[in-house]
Amino acid sequence: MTPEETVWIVDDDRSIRWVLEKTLEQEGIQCRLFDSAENLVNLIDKEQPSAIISDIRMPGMDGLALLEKLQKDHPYLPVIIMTAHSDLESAVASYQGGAFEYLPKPFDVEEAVSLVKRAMLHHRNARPSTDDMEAEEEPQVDKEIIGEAPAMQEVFRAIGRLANSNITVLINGESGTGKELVAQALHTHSPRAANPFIALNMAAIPHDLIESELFGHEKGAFTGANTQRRGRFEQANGGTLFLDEIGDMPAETQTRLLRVLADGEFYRVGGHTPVKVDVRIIAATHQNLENLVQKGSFREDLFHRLNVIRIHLPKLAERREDIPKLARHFLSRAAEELAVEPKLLTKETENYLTQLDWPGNVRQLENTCRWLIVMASGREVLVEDLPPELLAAIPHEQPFASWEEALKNWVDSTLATGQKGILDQAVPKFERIMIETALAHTGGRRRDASLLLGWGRNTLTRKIKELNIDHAEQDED
Ligand SMILES: Nc1ncnc2c1ncn2[C@@H]1O[C@H](COP(=O)(O)OP(=O)(O)OP(=O)(O)O)[C@@H](O)[C@H]1O
Repeated sequence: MTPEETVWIVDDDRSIRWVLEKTLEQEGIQCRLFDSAENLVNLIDKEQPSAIISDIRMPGMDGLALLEKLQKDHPYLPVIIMTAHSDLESAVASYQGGAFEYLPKPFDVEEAVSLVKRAMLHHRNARPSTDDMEAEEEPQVDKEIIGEAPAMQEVFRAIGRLANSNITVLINGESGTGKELVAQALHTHSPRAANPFIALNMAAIPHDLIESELFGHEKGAFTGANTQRRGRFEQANGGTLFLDEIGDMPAETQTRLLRVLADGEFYRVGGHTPVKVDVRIIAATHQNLENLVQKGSFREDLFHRLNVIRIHLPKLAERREDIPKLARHFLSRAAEELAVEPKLLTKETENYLTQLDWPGNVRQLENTCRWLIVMASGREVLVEDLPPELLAAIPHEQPFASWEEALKNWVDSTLATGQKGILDQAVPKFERIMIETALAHTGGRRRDASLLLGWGRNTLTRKIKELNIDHAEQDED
């Protein structure tokens, strides 16, 4: 727990406040007590706790009304609602209102502590945002990274080597390859693990809001800034700030970021007092930052500051051998989340999935598995059960793919199945296609076909025999 992390407790019953406070403080969790929801609301725009425990029935504003307000203004703040044991209706209402959990009274103190810890962890891993702009995903909590392909083993080695370090890291990789997951793993294995991991995606925020999002703002700094707000840098103090799609950061923000990295302090938008922070930066991009530097859209000095250690995440199509394991993992997780029967892929389906191109990388595979859990009817998933867009994307038949690309795909997927000596398979196939097509062009005349191919007539005859090509000699006079 970090010193800044506090849990707020609101209950009109003094003894409940007291018992919760004592129990949580024994666990090193700081508490702040409120005897009414109104008092809590008065403070929440100025300061933020890591979690709130609120009684449901209180004079004045009750727990559900408080929950509704918090859901609107601070959607990432976990709220635990205390209800009377027998009151199923209010338990349901609190879930429907977006409560993180509900705690039936009288409660077991151990249960209360474990709930609060879970809520705090959730809050730390969530992507807090007042305006909910990039809230498209569930927060990630200690997710396993799957990867047996050599390129992923390299990534794991890098995470291992960097454990216990605070060094800046730049992660490169296409969208959906797991950049955020790796950033999180770097954080979890760093000395900062107990402090916040805060993620911010530059591409998801309108440019004119990026500065206040990063650095916070003072009350009245601009229209709509009704209260002072801490930015992501402050939220990440002591921990890690993950800046996704850093290539999309506007020029003036790049300049400010560079200054923070150099000085360790910054000003809130509209502020005059410097704020000191200790934040580790992990940046990520799908773009080639060197190119952006050359084009002049990314500052070279910032690039060098970020590019201390670089980790490259391969596209899913470059590590096809991981596809079956990833698919099994996502299928079982989706089934668990939805509390339904798990599903299995047939060997044929697994092979089919392994051959696809996956332009959306691991995220696309994950979404496909969720879709299958909901939509596929049997316990076994057949090729025909796959979503129509995947069935349409039959590998190697993309109209615009060159044959070299198609060949590359074939090499990739054949190697992924562990085969060796693959030239022995490929060369005869190649020669067969050349010969059959040339013969088709010459109406079957071998002499002309040998000219088209650039072989002597005898060589062509020998090859036709060797390759067992079904071709009768034509009368060539
Ligand atoms: N190797 C992996 N093992 C298990 N899950 C993975 C792996 N890689 C990615 N995922 C999952 O795929 C999804 C996308 O990953 P993530 O958000 O980390 O990608 P990203 O590269 O940061 O994408 P973007 O650049 O679009 O934000 C997440 O749900 C993540 O948990």
